[in-house]
Amino acid sequence: MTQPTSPTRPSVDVRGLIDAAAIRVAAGKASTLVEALPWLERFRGALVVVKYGGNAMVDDELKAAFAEDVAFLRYAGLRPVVVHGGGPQIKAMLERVGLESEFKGGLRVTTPEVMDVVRMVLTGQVGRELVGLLNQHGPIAVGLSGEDAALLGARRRGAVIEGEQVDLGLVGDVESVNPSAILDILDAGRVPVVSTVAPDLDVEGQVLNVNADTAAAAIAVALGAEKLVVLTDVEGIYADWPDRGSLLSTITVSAARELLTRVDHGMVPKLEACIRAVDGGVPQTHVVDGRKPHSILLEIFTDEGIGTMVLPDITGSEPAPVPGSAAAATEETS
Ligand SMILES: Nc1ncnc2c1ncn2[C@@H]1O[C@H](COP(=O)(O)OP(=O)(O)O)[C@@H](O)[C@H]1O
Ligand SMILES: CC(=O)N[C@@H](CCC(=O)OP(=O)(O)O)C(=O)O
Repeated sequence: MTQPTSPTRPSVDVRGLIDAAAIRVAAGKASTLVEALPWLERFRGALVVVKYGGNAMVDDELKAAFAEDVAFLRYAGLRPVVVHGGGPQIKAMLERVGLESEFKGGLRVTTPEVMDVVRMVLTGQVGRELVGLLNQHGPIAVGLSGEDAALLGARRRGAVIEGEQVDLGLVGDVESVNPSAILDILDAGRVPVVSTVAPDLDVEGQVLNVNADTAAAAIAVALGAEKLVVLTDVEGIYADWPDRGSLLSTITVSAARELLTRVDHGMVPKLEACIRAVDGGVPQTHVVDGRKPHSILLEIFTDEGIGTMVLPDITGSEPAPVPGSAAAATEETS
């Protein structure tokens, strides 16, 4: 029996058009998944350290997207380790409690009172929030600080500014990493979320404030990570800061050492961290824009990648770069 035709029914086959559009969208999604296939194969089981900087935690949507990316890595069979910062969050809390602190040589001068706030904000606030966001994707995240199971050991450091040695108070440099606590968490199929407060190796009971970039590099080296991804609030490393005309796509570790004299404060510890990680055997390090949603996935699972990759020097005996990466040549994009 033929159905009566509705008088408002258009003569074009809208259903067919919608179906065709839906098929095109689905095909686009499928091709994105297929593009990821060689990378999924390449990085299956790989240990990836992701440093999440406080300046990249700008809004709730971005933080949620970050948690999705890390959960995706975990469910895709990689072994992500999150090391987080929280500079702006520490600043906000210091203002709330009426304490002042200044930066010298890119590091926060840390009095005992400021140290209490740093520890409270990193371990009690930022770390907890990230663990909560990750656990919305299953009971996967476990938070720990450098104090837990003696994960980190640090010694006080100063800074040399214009040739003068400057005292930074309770600021430390990581001297030792005991990765067993992180490995236990990874072996249980979970994601460690590390805040970078570290016990002072010289003064029992004392804790030190450690820059999160440097700590992430030390952790990546100790774990024998395949990648260190540093998420920040800029597109990558510019060769000509502050003009921003020339964003580096890849750079060798030797070129990165040279560039150190030409980057500004915030980027110094990041570049140093990449150099430290590559020198310590981490084959790939990336500085990536954490303000772009899903930047970690774009960096790891797409052919183009984003941000800046710091690589070991090309000696001729190096293994071939990973499939599809821009690693074969050191190049600049304008
Ligand atoms: N050569 C450079 N390329 C990119 N950014 C640079 C460079 N030199 C200095 N910077 C600065 O470094 C900042 C990133 O460091 P920072 O603010 O400490 O971030 P985070 O909180 O993620 O650790 C950028 O926003 C930029 O202002
Ligand atoms: C010694 C030192 O400067 N420590 C940093 C630790 C947090 C950090 O590194 O956070 P970002 O990654 O967000 O910069 C600080 O007190 O701000």
